[in-house]
Amino acid sequence: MSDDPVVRVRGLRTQFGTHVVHEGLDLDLRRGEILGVVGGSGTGKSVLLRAIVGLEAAQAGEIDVLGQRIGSLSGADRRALEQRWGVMFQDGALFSSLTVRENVEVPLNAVPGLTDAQRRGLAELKVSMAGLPWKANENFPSDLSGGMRKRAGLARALALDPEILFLDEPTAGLDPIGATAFDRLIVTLRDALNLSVFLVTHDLDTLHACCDRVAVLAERKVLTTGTMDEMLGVDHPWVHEYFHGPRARAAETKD
Ligand SMILES: Nc1ncnc2c1ncn2[C@@H]1O[C@H](COP(=O)(O)OP(=O)(O)OP(=O)(O)O)[C@@H](O)[C@H]1O
Repeated sequence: MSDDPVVRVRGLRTQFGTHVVHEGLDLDLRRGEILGVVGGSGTGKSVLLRAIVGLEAAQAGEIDVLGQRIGSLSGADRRALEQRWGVMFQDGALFSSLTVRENVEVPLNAVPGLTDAQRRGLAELKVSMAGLPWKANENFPSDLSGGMRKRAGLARALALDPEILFLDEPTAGLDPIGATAFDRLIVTLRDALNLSVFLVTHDLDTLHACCDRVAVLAERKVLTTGTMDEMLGVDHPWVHEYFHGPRARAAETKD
């Protein structure tokens, strides 16, 4: 792991009308790390993710991804950069009229020169890498359980061999066994594919199982970042309650 950040955010301000979500927010995602992004509901975790990948406009500040400034790229440069990350949205954001394989093929359509058979083969590979059975390729999203839909969303996020993976609450709504399996999969994929992972979560078990560092959003900014051990010493009411509360103790003793 190196200290060279693959995502660098400085002085970010986002707002909707008069509602300021972020103000003076700084954040680094280091190459090769899994960074857990936590915070109370509505603190702007998803908006931050969306701003980093250029889906939400920033009112002020700088966002650099893989050394390139988001918001100042030409269309072609922007499309090239977008191919270097994958995003798994909270609800999977799959196309309901397409099969799982066809969903995973969507990002591959941007790759020039691929034959239909190559595109199909690559999509099937990603479906397997996401831990889905072969037959899931031809299922429609509505045929799948919530956990399988999440894996399909992950397969699509992996379609273009990204350097950075953005995951928005990947274990939300999964049963504990499914969530644990998903946590392991994220670590396995990070190790195998040299990914850097920006992981929005409320799940303390996921933080314990996966994350090298944690960034806590509160008061419109990243209040603190550090390892799980470092979080235990942070003297802030929300951070203290989150990392010392009954759920935190239960998650800690599971290891
Ligand atoms: N398109 C939008 N228009 C107006 N307000 C928005 C929009 N998107 C998000 N917000 C507001 O921005 C704030 C941050 O939302 P966001 O979804 O990032 O929170 P979050 O930290 O991810 O919450 P949760 O943990 O509940 O998912 C919320 O108050 C939300 O209502």
